Amino acid sequence: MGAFISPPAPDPYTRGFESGGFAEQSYLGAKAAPPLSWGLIGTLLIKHRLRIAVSVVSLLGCTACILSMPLLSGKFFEVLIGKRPESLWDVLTKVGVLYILEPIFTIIFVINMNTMWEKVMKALRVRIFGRILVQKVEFFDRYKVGELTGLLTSDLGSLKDVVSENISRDRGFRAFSEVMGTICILFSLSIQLAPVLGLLMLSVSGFVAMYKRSTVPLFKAHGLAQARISDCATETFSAIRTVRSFSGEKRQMSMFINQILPYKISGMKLGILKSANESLTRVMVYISLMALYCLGGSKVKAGELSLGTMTSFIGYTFTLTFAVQGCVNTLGDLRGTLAAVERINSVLTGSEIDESLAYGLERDAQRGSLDIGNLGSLYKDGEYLQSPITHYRLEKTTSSGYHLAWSGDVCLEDVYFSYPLRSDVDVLNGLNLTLKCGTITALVGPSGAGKSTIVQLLARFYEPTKGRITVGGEDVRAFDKSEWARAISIVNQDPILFSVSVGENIAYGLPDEDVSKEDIVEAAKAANAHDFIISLPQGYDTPVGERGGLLSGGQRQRIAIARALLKNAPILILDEATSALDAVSERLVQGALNHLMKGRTTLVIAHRLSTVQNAHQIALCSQGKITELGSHSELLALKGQYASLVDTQRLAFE
Ligand SMILES: Nc1ncnc2c1ncn2[C@@H]1O[C@H](COP(=O)(O)OP(=O)(O)OP(=O)(O)O)[C@@H](O)[C@H]1O
Repeated sequence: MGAFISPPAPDPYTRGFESGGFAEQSYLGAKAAPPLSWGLIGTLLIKHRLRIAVSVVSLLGCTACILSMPLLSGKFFEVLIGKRPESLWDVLTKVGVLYILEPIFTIIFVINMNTMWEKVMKALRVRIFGRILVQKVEFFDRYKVGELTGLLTSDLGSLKDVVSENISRDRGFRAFSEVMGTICILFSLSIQLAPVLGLLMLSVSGFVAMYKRSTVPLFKAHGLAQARISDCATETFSAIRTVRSFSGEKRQMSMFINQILPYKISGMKLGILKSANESLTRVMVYISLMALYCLGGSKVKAGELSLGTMTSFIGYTFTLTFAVQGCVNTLGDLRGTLAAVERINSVLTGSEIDESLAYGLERDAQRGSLDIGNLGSLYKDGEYLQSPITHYRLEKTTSSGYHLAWSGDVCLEDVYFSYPLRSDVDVLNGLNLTLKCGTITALVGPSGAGKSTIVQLLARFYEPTKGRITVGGEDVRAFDKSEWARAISIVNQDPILFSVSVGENIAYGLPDEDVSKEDIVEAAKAANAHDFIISLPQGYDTPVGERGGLLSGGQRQRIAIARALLKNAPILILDEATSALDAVSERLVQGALNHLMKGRTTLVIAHRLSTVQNAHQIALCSQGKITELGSHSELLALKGQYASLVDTQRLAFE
């Protein structure tokens, strides 16, 4: 055929092709490495060296200020009672300077840490979203949408919070540095009194740790109840029309109440445990203070300890209590974060990424046409994804950018297929079918015969278990998926629109290009959509609502056709494209479709056989095979399954 030329050597994304090499290559999916690793987080953090240095200095600054305060309070009292020769104003000036410096250091620390972590989190979010986006389609069969969005929102949220919620006073690094600093100061001030506060520190940390441990199952139950409430609300609101039509409000209400009951109970139990923890901590603080008053007081009286030191100790009691509580709380947060990271990794590690698709995205990111920030690689730590398969350079032959091969016949050659989640059920069993270039092939057959499955294979949502699909004599796997997506347009019964404007939905036909308003209008006119679009309140700028819900079925369909016209792909698949429409809409849509089909290799799936009689060839699919093939009159003459289907429909009509 001569459509392909050899790749030039310098392109790192292009490798030589060895004929027939598909079976041996890792193309069908490599087990993906964990998307989140401490190595990756470290690499992202290192990029902010200056911020880290500034954060460390400001952390030391604010800790020094905090720890100096009780010392100065002690001095202040000694000056007051005349035990120190220093002037009162000198001490007050020092206190004032600390009061000014501490908030300044705090602002610098919090802003730096927060900015740095938000940047790291942005990169991680892009990576996780990118990783989900390139999963094989069966991954989306396996997981619910809510579970996947949960990875990006609550699980990554937990990773974000472990820093952003722990940079305040009494948490995280600050709490840890305050604990360490306080211990050093206490032992240098009084070897006898320090153990009293040491004991306080141990008991407070013990109580908080016990509280954290005992509340783990309760927190889990609370989280689960919250997820159920959210599921119940989402399901109710997204199916609100069905709820209304069955007068199901009472049932949904009682379902919701049933879900919030466990949430309320676990919330109340958590409240009781929290108050017990707070009270016990207070009791420990009071016991320590009493011990300090008794022991320290007697030492002050005996002249063994200065009043200032005693006052400082009392101040450190509170500093230490809050800081220890903060440290243990941070450790608890860290445990929750580790669980969230593990959850993300467990969902995305065992799964198979669609390497052909991932490779295309990675290539665009490296070439700068996809902005992924400073992430380096979307999919691997430290190295770039290599092309999983031989990648062709294709000679373009038309001004519209078609590859020569795309203007050849499309053949399904001895195709076998089972869905990955039901691998024991053979859906296609050695199916052979040729879609002749530039002609219309209709695919008919009983429900469940495998017609939509053929569409999914042609779209390369799944790969055949055995056999191959070729275009112009070349295996479709020669094209990476984003390249193949340009070759094929699918219009189905219920096209999905995005919740943007009508114009933007049409422009989605060419998502990587700046589409002019004229091109959008031209496509809309050809799709019989222009007239209704300009009668909308904001014309082409009218929002279509969630999934296009603000438009009628026929209007959605014509926008989808305009989108496909703009895309101008050489291969077209119409999967029951007009079956949900009334007679008037169907006529409008059919007119648009006739325009769309002109000159393209088209596969039409239809249950209503009257709509496919004029196809160049009709293929009857039964039990995963093509059992009859020919024109309408040829198949009628055959008096086989097609003829009896036609009879059945005619009888039903009469
Ligand atoms: N994602 C999936 N996972 C597992 N099995 C599936 C999946 N989609 C379809 N199937 C099964 O594959 C078989 C063929 O389904 P397919 O949708 O291709 O039939 P069809 O001929 O298009 O039917 P209809 O005319 O009713 O749309 C059916 O038994 C169906 O249950």
